Amino acid sequence: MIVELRGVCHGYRRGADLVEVLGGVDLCLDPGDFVAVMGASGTGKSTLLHILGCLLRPAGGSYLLDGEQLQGRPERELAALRSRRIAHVFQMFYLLPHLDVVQNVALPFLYQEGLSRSEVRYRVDDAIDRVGLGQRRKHRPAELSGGELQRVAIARALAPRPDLILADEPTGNLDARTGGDILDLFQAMNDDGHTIVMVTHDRHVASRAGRLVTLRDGTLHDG
Ligand SMILES: Nc1ncnc2c1ncn2[C@@H]1O[C@H](COP(=O)(O)OP(=O)(O)OP(=O)(O)O)[C@@H](O)[C@H]1O
Repeated sequence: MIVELRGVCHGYRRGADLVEVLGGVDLCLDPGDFVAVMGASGTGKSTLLHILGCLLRPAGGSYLLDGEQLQGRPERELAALRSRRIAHVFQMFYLLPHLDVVQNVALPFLYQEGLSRSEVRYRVDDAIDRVGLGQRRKHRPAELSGGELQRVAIARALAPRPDLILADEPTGNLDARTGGDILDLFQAMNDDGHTIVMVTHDRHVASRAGRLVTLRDGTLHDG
């Protein structure tokens, strides 16, 4: 199993109160799974994704990533794990405006040690080709369309060859046709064996995943 969440709980302070958002989430993912997470606004989908991405430590429960217990691990180790094994794709792309496509896609390698420059260059070029942006290598974000920006963000996610890709509304800012092209890319990544968790509000988008789970009342339900 690549991901094993057991009884994961989390809440936030609101004034004097602690408001529980996740109240015992269980989720098991095998390598190569493609799961869509749905749920009403405010049910905790982003919170769950942040926990899966090791950006947030859950208040309770356990998280095993590829059999490794993450609870109690120092921040330094979590950061290393995150950069090596997990990639994020967001609705807002989060590209750096002064860098070109190649430089944006190469960003994750700033935090990774042990790869030669030629290996990094090969992985960056390969990821850019895979998302179909071979002709846009020297363009900056302001010179690209919304769909192209999301392709750059996906190439940046793919380049380090992560085990787990986490996507938060990756088609939320795109028109239906461009969103469809981006979903085709997710499909292709999944066919290549990447494990994907994708949060979406759109049932049609969710139908592209192999499995659908819904967050309701703090826990996950199949379907
Ligand atoms: N850092 C925070 N501090 C306090 N409350 C928070 C924080 N982050 C999220 N919340 C609250 O926790 C609840 C769940 O938020 P979360 O963003 O995980 O939900 P969501 O399902 O992703 O929502 P949406 O679909 O609207 O993006 C919300 O009520 C939100 O206001």
